[in-house]
Formats: sequence, structure tokens, C-alpha cells
Amino acid sequence: MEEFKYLIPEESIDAIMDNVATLRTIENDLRQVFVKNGYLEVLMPSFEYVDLYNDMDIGIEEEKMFQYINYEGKRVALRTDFTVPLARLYSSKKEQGEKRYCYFGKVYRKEKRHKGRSSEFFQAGVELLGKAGYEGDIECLQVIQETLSSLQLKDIKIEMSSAKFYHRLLKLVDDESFVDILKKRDLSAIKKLIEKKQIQSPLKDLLIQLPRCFGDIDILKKMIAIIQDEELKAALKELENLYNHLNNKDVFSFDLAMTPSMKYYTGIMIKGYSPYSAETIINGGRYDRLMNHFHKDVPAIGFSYDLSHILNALEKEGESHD
Ligand SMILES: N[C@@H](Cc1c[nH]c[nH+]1)C(=O)O
Repeated sequence: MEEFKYLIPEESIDAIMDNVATLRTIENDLRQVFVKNGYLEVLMPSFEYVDLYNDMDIGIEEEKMFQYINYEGKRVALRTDFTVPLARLYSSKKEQGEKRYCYFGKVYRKEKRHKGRSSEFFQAGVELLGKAGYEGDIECLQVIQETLSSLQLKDIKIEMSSAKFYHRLLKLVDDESFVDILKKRDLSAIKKLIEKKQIQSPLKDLLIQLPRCFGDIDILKKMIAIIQDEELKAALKELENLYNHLNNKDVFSFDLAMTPSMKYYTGIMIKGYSPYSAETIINGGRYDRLMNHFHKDVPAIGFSYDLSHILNALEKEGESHD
């Protein structure tokens, strides 16, 4: 029996973080910028109904949730996301117009195979509710820019794409296997799919280029010039317009093969990377239809930093300079 005392379940790791002092410094720096920009800090509950997260086609997959059945016989989940509960909060308080929330805390997500990976992620994020279109997007991207230096990491890259572009592509290709192929950027599978579905140019040319469709503004301009489908073109033009309005463009680039990390994204999608992290350190995007679930028509955008991954990256970056 003695040896079992030291065992931990597969969902767990020895300690979530041991460099908590750094976490608190980063958290406080971020908080200052969020609050300065008018974001109200909220402390969200750890438990929500499973149905809150997944009772809609743009919700969160049930496999990701840690859940139990409560005394009412209802399924309750550990907080799996901040964005969905904040949409609930906004609607239940009958808020109207623009509202800015920020938060710090953990989300719990099941991994397919845990194998030494944590299921707890410490996030810091903001949600900007009620501000539509590119003005909301710009505000959100500017908050990211203003907070980047708080992360203490060098060489952060932020890639952008468009959920409108992604969903239109899915519709045009019309094949279940496409999402997985896109995630793997598998050119030979794309070629097979083109054969199977008898896809003709110009869509064919776009698909062949897609796995390598990342880079600076030139890649976006190039694709805008060759794409003929009006919806695809309009989605990319929206991104171009956004980019043109950004002050400091250095950290931003594009990845048109990006797949949404959350099903609720409807417009711009944002992913941030450090060379010292295999996982994304920033995730975000516009989600204009999530609030429909609460019978509201409210546009919204937000992002979150994954502080667990950021701290790991900081440690690796430090080791590489030793
Ligand atoms: N909730 C998203 C990030 C996000 C915040 N707002 C919009 N998106 C995530 O955990 O990946």
C-alpha cells in the first residue's frame, strides 16, 4: 500500500507550476493593463451545467469536460472555458451595449491521452462584448499588443486567420476528412481529396497552396489576388483591413490553414506562439453567434493567455540562454 501514497492519477502532474512567483508577477502586470483599458475583473464559478457548454452546435465537446451528476440529477462540469460562462453572465444580468470583462483562473480540460500532461490550464483573458466588426477586433488586438511585454517572453508571434474563410472552405470542399487533413497540413491527402471530389481550379489551386499559406501580409495579398470565390475573398479582405489599422504590426502574421480552436469563432481567429512552446500561448477570436444561444444578438471578441504554457516556455527560454 505504501507506494500508492505517492501515485497521482493520469489526469494530474506533480505540481501545476513551481514558479508561482513569476506567475503572480505576470498576472499582476496583465491585470493592470486590462483594468486600465476598462476591463472589469470577474471571479467565475468553478462549476457550470454541462448543458451550458454543449447545448448548442458551437459549444464545447463533452469529451473535454470533467463532470459529475449533482443532487438534482443534472450533469455539472468543472469550468471548461471562461468565454461561454461569461456570455451566460452577460445575458443573465440583462446587460446591454458594450461590456468588458477580464479573468484569471483555471480551466479543466480532458486530454485524449494524458500521459504526463496536465488537465489544468491557468488562463488570463478578456472578453469584449457588444462591440462589433473591425473596431472591436482592433481594440482586442491592441490589448494583446499592450500586454505582450508582461509575458517576459521573447520572439512571440501572433498568427491570424478568419473563421469565415475556414467555414466557407469547408462548405466548398464538402468532405468530412478535410478538417483533419487541414490540421495535419497534409498535401498528399489534399491531392487525393481533389481527385476524389473532382475539384477544379481555381479552388484546386487554392487547396494545393493552403498548407504553406502562412507568412506576412504578402501571403494575404497574394491569396486575395488569386481567389475568385466572393465569400473567401471578402473574409481575407476583412483581415487585410484589420491589419492596415494596426499600429505596431511586427508581431502579426497570417496562417490561412488555421483551424478554429473553439467552434464558436465566427470572424478573426488569433493564435500566439513562442519558439519555446509546442502549444499555443494565446488563443482568441470573434464569436458573434454564441450569444444567440441566450436569445441575444450581441457581437463579441476575446482572447486568453495560457499562463501554464507561458511559464513553461519562459523556463525553456531561460535554459537556452544558460
Ligand atoms: N476561451 C478561449 C479563448 C477565447 C477567449 N475569448 C475568445 N476566445 C480558449 O480557451 O481557447
